[in-house]
Amino acid sequence: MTDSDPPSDDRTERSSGHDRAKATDTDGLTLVDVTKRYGETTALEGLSLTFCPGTFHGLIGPNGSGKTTLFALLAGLTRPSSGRIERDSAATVGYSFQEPRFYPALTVRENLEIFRGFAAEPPPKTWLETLLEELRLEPAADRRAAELSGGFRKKLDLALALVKRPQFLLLDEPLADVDDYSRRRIRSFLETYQTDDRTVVVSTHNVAAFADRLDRLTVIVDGDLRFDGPPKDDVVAQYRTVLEATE
Ligand SMILES: Nc1ncnc2c1ncn2[C@@H]1O[C@H](COP(=O)(O)OP(=O)(O)OP(=O)(O)O)[C@@H](O)[C@H]1O
Repeated sequence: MTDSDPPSDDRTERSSGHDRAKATDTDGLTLVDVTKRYGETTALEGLSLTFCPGTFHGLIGPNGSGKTTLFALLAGLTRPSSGRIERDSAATVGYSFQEPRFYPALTVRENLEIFRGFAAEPPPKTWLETLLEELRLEPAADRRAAELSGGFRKKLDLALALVKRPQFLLLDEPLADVDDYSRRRIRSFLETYQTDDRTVVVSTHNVAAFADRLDRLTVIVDGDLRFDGPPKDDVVAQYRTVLEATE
């Protein structure tokens, strides 16, 4: 991304007012028999899965297994080839995955303020200060986003996913590139964030970093659902082996 590139989209989708997901009175975010194809490639095949409110949900799978595709579907950035996605008409989804996207010429604080302004119901300004502090972004608050190190870019991207306090937070490798102290702070902040009515979904290759905290674990390999349930130790151990064997 260069200084002249605008962010390609907003980080929090509000489902009302568009048809990307079917609005229902369900509490969760649900895929029903979803298949996603890109031309000849089937990225996901017949996936049925629910992300429940109040859950810290881990998503693991080797490279190319369909995790990013799943996030894009949940965020409403792409549509299923078949099947459907259901979520409450008022549910908000925040996400951070693939490339960080922000206004590079603006400072970290200015980026947060702009993205806050996009919200239908903006959270109080104090929320931005909370994010700066909890994600260890304060040292970079007045620096232009284009000049940030990789770790601070990652943290800014996380903050932008959180800025509207979405009910569903989708994060791809949220601890990648950040220092150990920041990792601990971010991990504990995400645990606090996931309250009764909020869901945090973390896609990671490093299942050990979250294993003791996850309420639910989903494993996808080659677009197929291999496991979805409580992350008991033996299951985590089994799929760590699968990941290691397939990577
Ligand atoms: N825009 C696209 N066009 C064509 N094929 C795609 C596209 N996006 C993803 N794919 C293919 O779909 C499959 C799933 O890719 P996806 O990026 O969802 O996997 P992933 O689990 O996120 O991988 P990684 O861990 O490497 O990020 C792969 O075979 C990939 O090549």
